[in-house]
Amino acid sequence: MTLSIAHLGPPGTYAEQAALLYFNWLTKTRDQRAILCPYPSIAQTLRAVAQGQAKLAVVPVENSIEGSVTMTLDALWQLDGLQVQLAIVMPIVHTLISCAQSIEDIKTVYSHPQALAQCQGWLDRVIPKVQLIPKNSTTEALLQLEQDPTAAAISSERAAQLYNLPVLATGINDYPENYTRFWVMSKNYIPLARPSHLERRTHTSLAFSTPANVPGALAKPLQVFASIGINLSKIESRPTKRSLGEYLFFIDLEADSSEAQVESALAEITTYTEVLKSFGSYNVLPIQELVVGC
Ligand SMILES: O=C(O)C(=O)C[C@]1(C(=O)O)C=C[C@@H](O)C=C1
Repeated sequence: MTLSIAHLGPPGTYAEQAALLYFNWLTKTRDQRAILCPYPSIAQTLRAVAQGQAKLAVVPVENSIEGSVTMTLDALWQLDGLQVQLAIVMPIVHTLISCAQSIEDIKTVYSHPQALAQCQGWLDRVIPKVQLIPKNSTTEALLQLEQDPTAAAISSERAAQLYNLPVLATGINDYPENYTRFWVMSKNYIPLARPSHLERRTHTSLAFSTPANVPGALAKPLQVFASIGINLSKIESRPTKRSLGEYLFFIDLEADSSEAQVESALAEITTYTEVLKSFGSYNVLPIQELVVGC
């Protein structure tokens, strides 16, 4: 069976790069045939897996400079049954791509909001007057650049090569240590999808809403994990979109949900939550480990 891997397109995105490295790892270490399927948005990428059009999706979930990729969190809250198979951490080096003769000629800069935000200091310093235009991905505007020499896009060096476009500046992210964590997600358990030498899964991700906006609504479920010594590696709130000031919470636990104590903690927090979604347990790997594994 060929595994279809959905990712954010058009070709050249960072998500495609992460998906490609994962694809190489699957084909080389698992002898598993796979194909990459680009989708126009992160929400559509995840929906493709939820609706069975693709078996796996590789989606960005968090960046070291800009924090959570909110499109991913919001789509995950709306969809049912998606499980994280693996988390991959990949370095991100942004470049400014344009057909302009010089940086001073640029009037508009297109990119994914995450990429624009990761470079906001550089943009303010070097081309403060440009108009920033958010796009669904870092590569969505690349085909427009040849027609408009006053336009630029923030994307990767790899994308510039793929589209045969000039790079005017490189390493423009505000902090050189720029990493994005991607989740490899599926609807059903796919045994081949994760490295088998890692015995224990190190992280579990959950999202929940609380029954009422009252004192302790968040503290009570968190206390369940604290009381058995489980560390929280991340907490993020997102608006429920039902009413102003009402939130749902995404948390990452340093724990494996198949361990009895964790399993009972997860059962216990259902008494303090309104809707609880578990995205399962998984390992977090730097991208080099997938490349070395080939
Ligand atoms: O637009 C892309 O190239 C993406 O893969 C999306 C995305 C993101 O949403 O975080 C991925 C990595 C970088 O952090 C910037 C953009």
